[in-house]
Amino acid sequence: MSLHVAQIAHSTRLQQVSFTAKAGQFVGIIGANGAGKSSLLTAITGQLMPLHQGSVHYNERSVLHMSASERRALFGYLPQSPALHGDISVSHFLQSGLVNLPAANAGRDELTRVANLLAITGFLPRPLPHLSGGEQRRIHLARALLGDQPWLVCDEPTASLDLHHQLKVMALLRSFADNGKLVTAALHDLSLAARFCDKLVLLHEGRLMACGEPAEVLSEANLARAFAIKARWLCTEQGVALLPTLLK
Ligand SMILES: Nc1ncnc2c1ncn2[C@@H]1O[C@H](COP(=O)(O)OP(=O)(O)OP(=O)(O)O)[C@@H](O)[C@H]1O
Repeated sequence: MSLHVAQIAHSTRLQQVSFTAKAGQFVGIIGANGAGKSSLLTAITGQLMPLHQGSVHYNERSVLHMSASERRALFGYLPQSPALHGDISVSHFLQSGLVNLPAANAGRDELTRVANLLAITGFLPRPLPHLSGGEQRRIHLARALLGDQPWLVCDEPTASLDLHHQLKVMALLRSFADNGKLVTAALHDLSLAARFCDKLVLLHEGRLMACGEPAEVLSEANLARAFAIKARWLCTEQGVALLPTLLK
């Protein structure tokens, strides 16, 4: 895919952001609060319109010119704040996610497949609002995975999750990329981003500050400018971890 956002109309939310990615990559979108991560993800999926000047291409086709059903067949999307669905059961909530999928991807087995992937089978009969925040996050991620689309767009997939489930979800997203999907995810945990992503896109005040391999993007200068932090890196057999301290 390639993305170029010159500007979103009448807004400075995103300006001059361009990057490319390909199937098989796990791309982390990082940046401080308000940097433009969610705006970028909604621009990718064609929801943030109108782009004043810009384009998003997948296999040389313009995503912005695709029909709604073509986009549903292309993207699995986890929003930052999913819409509320009232007092329905987890099972009904997931079934409602099957409705608009292409018929080939929407069989009853699909629900079982994602329930197993996220280990949420035990929650299926329970009312969704009765689950904890982290449990609900896993249900919403499960819904985003329904349909097995080739491009996953996840806005903070590990938000509200405990450490065990953060690692599980990051490993799952990594395995999707290893099996040929394109995964793009907004992430706040830079240690997890460095450990699991192939590529990072660092946004700062709506603009692209850096894009490339984690070690290159998470440089001392970029961390200072984008997050006002200084970091020590811890390298172990399990991977790298960042120990941040405030610069101001
Ligand atoms: N609907 C909107 N209309 C106008 N401006 C918006 C809208 N939504 C967000 N913004 C602004 O656009 C900028 C980028 O917001 P965005 O939600 O993309 O940031 P983010 O990097 O995802 O932040 P966070 O880490 O806090 O989730 C912010 O300054 C925000 O105030």
